[in-house]
Amino acid sequence: MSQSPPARKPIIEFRGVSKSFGTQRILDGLDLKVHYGEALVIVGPSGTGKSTILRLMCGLLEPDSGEVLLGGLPLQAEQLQRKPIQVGMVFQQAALFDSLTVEENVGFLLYEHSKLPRTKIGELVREKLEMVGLDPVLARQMPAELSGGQRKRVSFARAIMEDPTVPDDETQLLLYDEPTAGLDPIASTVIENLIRSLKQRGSCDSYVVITHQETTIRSTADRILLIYQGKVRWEGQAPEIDACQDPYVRQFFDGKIDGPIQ
Ligand SMILES: Nc1ncnc2c1ncn2[C@@H]1O[C@H](COP(=O)(O)OP(=O)(O)OP(=O)(O)O)[C@@H](O)[C@H]1O
Repeated sequence: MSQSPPARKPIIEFRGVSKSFGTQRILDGLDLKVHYGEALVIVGPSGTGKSTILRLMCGLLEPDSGEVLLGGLPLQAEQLQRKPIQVGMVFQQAALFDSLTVEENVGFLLYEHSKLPRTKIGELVREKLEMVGLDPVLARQMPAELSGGQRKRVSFARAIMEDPTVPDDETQLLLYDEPTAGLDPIASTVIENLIRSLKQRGSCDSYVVITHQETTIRSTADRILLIYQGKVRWEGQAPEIDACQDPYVRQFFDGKIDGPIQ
């Protein structure tokens, strides 16, 4: 009898992760998994530690206790091995360098760290700009000349830049911190579609989104985690939200003041 193949490790996993800032415990023994191919959306009230989770996922922060595993290996060991799983981050504010052109921003890491000729980097930048729906002529512009939505897309292009001369330098996990915050409903829909399409077209295997916007939650999530006071309080899928009687879900999605979230 043939055996089924071993289950693939999650692309990223938190095991009992705790994180405090000063005396404030933000994450309290948090367990979570993101599977290959999965789109996870993390929601929860302001200040509950969602951005902290993303910063732990990309190695910008280290847990006080517990483990962050990338592809089954501790994040630190992964980094030592040149991080076979590439993690791209799209920050809440597009976080572009104002004094650099769009091209220099998108190609920043390749200009700094690769031996690729500038013309080749320019070509790659234009390719990525097209992938995020921007006209490649914008490459020569400065960030200040772009709209908020365009700047956001430039930051997407930067997150999916890869060095074709480095084996396995492919972004596998994309992290989005409030990608539609401050955008009008139409611009939000464009960004939500882009998040989905980048995954469908193979620019990442999996992604994690943090958002407060209900349209973004409903349109980008395969699975949703509701976090409060450092722990997962509910886990489910978007079609379950409306009929769900979980008190955290009802309070959060109905915007009620009374309930377990204080
Ligand atoms: N580097 C830091 N130093 C001190 N406190 C911090 C730091 N980073 C985050 N905090 C605190 O940790 C808590 C959680 O912050 P975090 O940004 O992760 O929350 P969030 O859920 O993403 O909030 P929001 O939805 O408002 O963006 C907040 O009280 C914040 O002030």
